[in-house]
Amino acid sequence: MPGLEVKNLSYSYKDKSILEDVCLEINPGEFAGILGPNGSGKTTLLNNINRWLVPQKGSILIEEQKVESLSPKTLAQYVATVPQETSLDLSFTVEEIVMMGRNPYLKTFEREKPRDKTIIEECMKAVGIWNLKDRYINELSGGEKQRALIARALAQQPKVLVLDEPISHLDINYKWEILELLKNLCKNMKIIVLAVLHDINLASLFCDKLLLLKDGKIFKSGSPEEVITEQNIREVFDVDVKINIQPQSGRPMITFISPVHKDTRPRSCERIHVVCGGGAGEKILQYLRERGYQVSAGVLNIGDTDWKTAKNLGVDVIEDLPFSPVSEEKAEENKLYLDRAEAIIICNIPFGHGNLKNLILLRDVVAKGEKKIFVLHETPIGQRDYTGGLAAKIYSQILKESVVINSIEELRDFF
Ligand SMILES: Nc1ncnc2c1ncn2[C@@H]1O[C@H](COP(=O)(O)OP(=O)(O)OP(=O)(O)O)[C@@H](O)[C@H]1O
Repeated sequence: MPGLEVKNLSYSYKDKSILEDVCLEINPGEFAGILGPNGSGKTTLLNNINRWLVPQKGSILIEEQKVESLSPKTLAQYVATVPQETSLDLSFTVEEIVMMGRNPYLKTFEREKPRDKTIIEECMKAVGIWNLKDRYINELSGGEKQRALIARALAQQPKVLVLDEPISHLDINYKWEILELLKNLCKNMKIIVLAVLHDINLASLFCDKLLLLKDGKIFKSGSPEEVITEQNIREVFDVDVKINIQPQSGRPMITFISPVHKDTRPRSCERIHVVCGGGAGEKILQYLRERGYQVSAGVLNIGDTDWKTAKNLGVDVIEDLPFSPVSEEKAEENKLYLDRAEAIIICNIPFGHGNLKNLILLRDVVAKGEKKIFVLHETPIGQRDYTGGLAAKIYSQILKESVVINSIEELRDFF
């Protein structure tokens, strides 16, 4: 049973639709991060979950209780919020601020009981600010203040803790401390933490689950590995990034390359099949995907450099076992993609007995004379034929019926 469930949530400010059909599930003990560009609806989503906003459609359930059925006091025992901006009364001490978190448990004008004092002491100790209890809030550093606000939210003993950009104003050391703290709170107290984060790398390192929002819709949700891909980041943030895996954590880390320069020229067709391998197709696959073509590639061996690139880019890959020749079954599957494609690009790859079937399939396609075939011919075939001349013979037949291209740059004139 998920601790927090959002079902088909839609929200509009007056007639301006912001969130559309948002669904998500988070389990107790999970740390979930919400990522997305400015204005994509992250804060609006949090504010629907904590009921500061009321959705026009859909429902939010915490431990199977609909939040709209809860009284404000009970709701405050279910969800606690650390907002983006808070004006704190500077005349309060840290202990008094944290004690405010107990209000949902007190009757009007009721004084806090010893149990409330014990709880706030535990919460302040959990976030490491017990030693600051008598200090005034305006005497604290940014990181300490943030901890005090988290302690106040924890004092509500919520099942769900929502935080809107909790680390934005902190230096890297405090950012790390706060995220580590939140992760431990999830683990030790089995609460759900849902935080809007702008730092993709820190979100990747600390979160169990990520929700990537684009234009008010969930573009992708899942583990950091599933969500943080070059293609997803490009499509959502319009920036080119390179992803590397951080060895210590195994989590994906992004390196910024450049903003995406959108090529708005019309496309010459829709579906293209690429015959590649060993990294020779990397730039072509990237270019075609950037231009928005539907791309397939194959047959490729699992683990091949182009196989990895194609997978990352969301290209349809016809794949066979690592280091094994193309099987009959995979050749048949590849044929379907060749039939569907409007154009075929053959990269400047070596041919051996392992991938000879790819070439034989292409010869059959050429014989039909229905497809446009482009051959990127940079190195003479004699230098990349490892089949004793068989591949060169078939290749030369194909070449006669194809558009021959000498560089990737030339390809841009056609696609
Ligand atoms: N009170 C409001 N009335 C009308 N429109 C609003 C209101 N609050 C926010 N919006 C609009 O709703 C959209 C989503 O805003 P929201 O604050 O949820 O985005 P966000 O993803 O949290 O952005 P940021 O990363 O900049 O904080 C934006 O276009 C914003 O201008």
